[in-house]
This record gives sequence, C-alpha cells and structure tokens, in this order.
Amino acid sequence: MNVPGICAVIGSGTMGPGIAALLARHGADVRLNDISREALDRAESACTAAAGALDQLGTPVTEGGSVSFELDAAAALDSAELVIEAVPEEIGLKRRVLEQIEAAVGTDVVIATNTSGIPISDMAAAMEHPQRLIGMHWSNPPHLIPMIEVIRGERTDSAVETATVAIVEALGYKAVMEKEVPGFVENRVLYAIMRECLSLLEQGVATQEDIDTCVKWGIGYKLAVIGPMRLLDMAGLDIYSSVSGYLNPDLSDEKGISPMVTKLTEQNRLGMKTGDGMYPYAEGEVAAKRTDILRGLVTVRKALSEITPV
Ligand SMILES: NC(=O)C1=CN([C@@H]2O[C@H](COP(=O)(O)OP(=O)(O)OC[C@H]3O[C@@H](n4cnc5c(N)ncnc54)[C@H](O)[C@@H]3O)[C@@H](O)[C@H]2O)C=CC1
Ligand SMILES: Cc1ncc(C=O)c(C(=O)O)c1O
Repeated sequence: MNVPGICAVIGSGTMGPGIAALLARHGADVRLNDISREALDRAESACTAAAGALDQLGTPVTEGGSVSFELDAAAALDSAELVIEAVPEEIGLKRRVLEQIEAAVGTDVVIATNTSGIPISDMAAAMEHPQRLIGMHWSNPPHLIPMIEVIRGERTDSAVETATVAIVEALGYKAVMEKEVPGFVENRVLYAIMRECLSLLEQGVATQEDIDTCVKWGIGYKLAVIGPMRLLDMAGLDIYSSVSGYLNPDLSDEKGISPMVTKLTEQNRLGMKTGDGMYPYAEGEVAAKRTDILRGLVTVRKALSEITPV
C-alpha cells in the first residue's frame, strides 16, 4: 500500500501543515483546507519549515508530491482518496465537519480524525457511513514523531483499519492499534504526567525549569530507549510493588483542570501562541525555542533510529 495519491487535510493550525508536508513528501497531492485565510497563509511557511526538518532528517522525497492551500472545502475534498480531519477538539464542530466531508467524498474514502482523545464512536454517531471513520492520532510535531495511534470506532470496518495501518507504515511510521478509550494511550499517559507535574508546581515542590530537567533527563531520556513496560522488568516488579504501595495513594488525583492552568488561560497566557504561559518569552524567543526544539527532535530521532528502528 502506498500513500494515497490525493489527500485532503481539513484544519490547518498546529497539526495540519506538518501532516500535509509529510504526506506530500511521500508523493501525495495534498489539499490543506481551513476556514481562515490567515491560517492558510501561516501554513505555507509551516509546511516549508516541516520540509526543511525532513531534509535534516534525511527523509527521501517521493517525486510528484505537493501541498495546495484551499479556503474552499469542496475544492480540497474533490477526488480525495484520504481525508484527515484536524479541526479544534470540540465534538460538535468535528461532527459538523465530518458531515461536510461525507457529503463531498465517495463512500469508499477513508475519513481519519486526528482527535486527541474523543472516542471515535462518539464522533461517528452522526455519520451516514460511520464504518469509514477511523482515529489517526498523530503526535505533535506530526512530521517528526514517527508513531500514529490507529483507533477503530464500534462501527469502523476492519478493512478501513487495515488500509489506515498500511498508510501509516507507508509513511515510515509505527502504527499502534488501540481500543477506543478517552485519550487513547499516548494522551492518557501524557496527561497523567502533566497532571502530576502541575500538582508538584502548584505545591511548590519544584520550579518549572527543575521539573522539566528532571522529566527530560530522568524519565524522557530513559523511556525513549527502554519503554515503561520494559523498565518495569529492568527495575524489578518487586521494587515497583514496594514503591507504588505507598506512592500511588499520594499521587495527584485531580479530576478537574489544574487551577494554575485555569488562571493562566483566563489571563490568555496560553504559552508560545501568546508569548507567555508556563514560561515568559522575550521578543523573538518563541521562534528561537521552536527552532531549538525541532533541531533537538531531529538529532534525537536520528540517534534513536540507530538503536530502535522506526
Ligand atoms: N496541538 C497538538 O499538540 C495536537 C492536537 N491534536 C488534535 O488535532 C486537532 C487539531 O488540533 P490543532 O491543530 O492543535 O488545532 P488548532 O486550533 O491549532 O488548528 C485548528 C484549525 O482548524 C481550523 N478550523 C476550524 N473550524 C474549521 C472548519 N470548519 N473547517 C476547516 N478548518 C477549520 C481553525 O481555523 C484552525 O486553523 C484537534 O483535534 C487536536 O486535539 C492531535 C495531536 C497533537
Ligand atoms: C498537551 C498536548 N495535548 C495533546 C497532544 C496530542 O494529542 C499533545 C502532543 O501530541 O504533544 C500535547 O502535547
């Protein structure tokens, strides 16, 4: 299975451009759609930056690929063989967009949603042909993180899952097939980590910088090589039993949103997108941080790929 010749990506914000750039790298004619002209204008430079990162990674170019930027959804969806939805994480909006997509493509076209964790069945409920909706959860940045969670809804055809896994693998990525639980695997683990880190920050146990240093070098570095299940065997399940016995009851069980994040959000301090969030950013610092992050991800992926082929 190759990457489909004509793909449409609906939603061109944080995720859409990187997804489009990777599909185009593999030879697809990609139509990137958004309701915002400004978003599409930003997307052009985002796609160029993503292509540059893929150059640094040494990802081969399959001839014939392209990205076009379409304000007209019908034009974006015309003759599409694969549609990836990447609009904001709001189920009502996603259902409306899925309805629009369904009306514009053939019943055999795979429709994938990049939802971070809304159960696929919940999104498919309003669809005329729910059997072709599948979860295709990319990780940010999508052109660099070579793992995509593939999640079936209750009514998703197995052939759609098979086709989606084949596309993921044709992109040179790992497909992780999962049952649909809210947040799937990646975000349940990530949000458990973030919940505990925010709790530690709110308690004054450590600063943002020290929490990031501890997690990057004590956990991220190790888990990139070992994986948590293997680490259990390495540490010893007896050790895990001893420690979790007293530690699990003490971990954060916050069921709501972190009070600190709520306060920052109310102040429109959203992070890099507003120049202030968990960290303040001086003039030009966001662009510099983004460049450093992309360079770091490329370097680490190259090193990791030498010991853990994607
Ligand atoms: N930001 C992240 O780190 C990740 C996000 N996701 C998921 O991907 C999806 C998109 O997330 P982001 O790219 O971060 O969102 P975003 O808010 O950055 O971008 C969404 C884009 O969709 C556009 N849009 C809104 N309504 C639309 C419509 N009816 N038709 C076409 N475009 C429309 C908006 O103008 C915006 O440009 C969400 O479901 C999110 O949970 C998944 C993985 C990572
Ligand atoms: C904070 C956060 N939330 C969701 C996702 C993915 O769905 C990510 C990510 O991919 O990195 C994230 O950082």
